[in-house]
Amino acid sequence: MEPGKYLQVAVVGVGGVGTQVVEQLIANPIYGFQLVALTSSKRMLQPTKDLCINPIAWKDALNASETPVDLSAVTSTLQELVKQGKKAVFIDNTSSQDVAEMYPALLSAGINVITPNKKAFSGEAGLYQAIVQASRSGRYLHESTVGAGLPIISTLRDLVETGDKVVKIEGVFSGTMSYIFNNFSAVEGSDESFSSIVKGARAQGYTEPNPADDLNGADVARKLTILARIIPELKDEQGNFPLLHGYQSVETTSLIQDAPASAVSNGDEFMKWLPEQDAHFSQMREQAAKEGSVLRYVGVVDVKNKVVKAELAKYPKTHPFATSLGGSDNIIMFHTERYGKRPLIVQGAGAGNDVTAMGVVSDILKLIRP
Ligand SMILES: NC(=O)C1=CN([C@@H]2O[C@H](COP(=O)(O)OP(=O)(O)OC[C@H]3O[C@@H](n4cnc5c(N)ncnc54)[C@H](OP(=O)(O)O)[C@@H]3O)[C@@H](O)[C@H]2O)C=CC1
Ligand SMILES: N[C@@H](CC=O)C(=O)O
Ligand code: NA
Repeated sequence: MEPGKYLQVAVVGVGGVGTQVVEQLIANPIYGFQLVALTSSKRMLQPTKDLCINPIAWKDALNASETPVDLSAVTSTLQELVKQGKKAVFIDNTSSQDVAEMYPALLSAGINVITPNKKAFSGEAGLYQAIVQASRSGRYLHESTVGAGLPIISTLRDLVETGDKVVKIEGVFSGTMSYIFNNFSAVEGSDESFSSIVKGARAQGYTEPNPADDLNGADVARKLTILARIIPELKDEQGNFPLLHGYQSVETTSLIQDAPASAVSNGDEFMKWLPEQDAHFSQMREQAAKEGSVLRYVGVVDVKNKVVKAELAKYPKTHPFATSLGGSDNIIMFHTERYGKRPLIVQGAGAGNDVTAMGVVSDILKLIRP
């Protein structure tokens, strides 16, 4: 029997990343799978009627579907398949908190969960602890929540689970912030406006659905929380996780403190408001250039000093964060006992639909490889 021949896949959310996930599965059917549910936020292909969806025409079929989305029906279908002895996976490609809150029940029912959605792993500790507890029955894999397809979570787990001790993790964790500052505060100079570069990041699929969630630092704070929770030395004496209130406990510099509520809650409104900030950002760029520096948005999990923070900092034009990054690159440096003087470094595109989907699909392969 081919491994994974009976992997039953439900895909929830087929926006930028989700569409690529489905396309990559279809294009590379090496292990075999069956699509048993596909949903947007409004409609779905009904699992009972369309069990084993035709992969070729899935988008047209979903757009034409008159079945309103019903995630409890999706769960029941997967649960039934698990009872029949099949392996099932719920892939959450949304950024929804409500969907994230379904994970403990899904895992307890023996359904595996794979997702690039950071909400469940970076919010209040209660949900995260419930997920860890429930993972005795089903597995959860979330490689794309940090560094998109780059092997960040798997690398950290490998370090920790082979007994290495993490001293500090630092780097550029946001594809959007990287793209923005690589272009806005380039070593060779730039005069493009801040808002026009943010528009470019959004058009290329790097930003969160609302770019405000990138520019307020929350996306980086979420990623730092996700990593911090994997490091045993950051647990307290009772074995509890630090950052009880998740990303909101992280010391974070927001770049948009003055944004009106309408812009914070709506991506299009945010983009309309942003040009008002161009002069302020240009001033910061000029000041950094006068000092022979560039601006970069960085994150640190300092295990030794128990500090987790996300901030905008100035770096000399010769620093690797200034010279070696391009596009939406992330660079993540693991300083550990074993990798003492020379850190283990992972670098590459840290945002984009295709690379994020690759992280999701590689998690699926981890589930089904022999
Ligand atoms: N883009 C990137 O580079 C990266 C993204 N991620 C994460 O990947 C996830 C997806 O991002 P992206 O594809 O860019 O986002 P999009 O906004 O393009 O897509 C989100 C999808 O989720 C659907 N959806 C939203 N809420 C629900 C719900 N309650 N139930 C069912 N479906 C729902 C939307 O439906 P509808 O189309 O009807 O609105 C849409 O299909 C996010 O969590 C993001 O943080 C992680 C790493 C990198
Ligand atoms: N908006 C995020 C997407 C990946 O997590 C980013 O820019 O890094
Ligand atoms: Na990753």
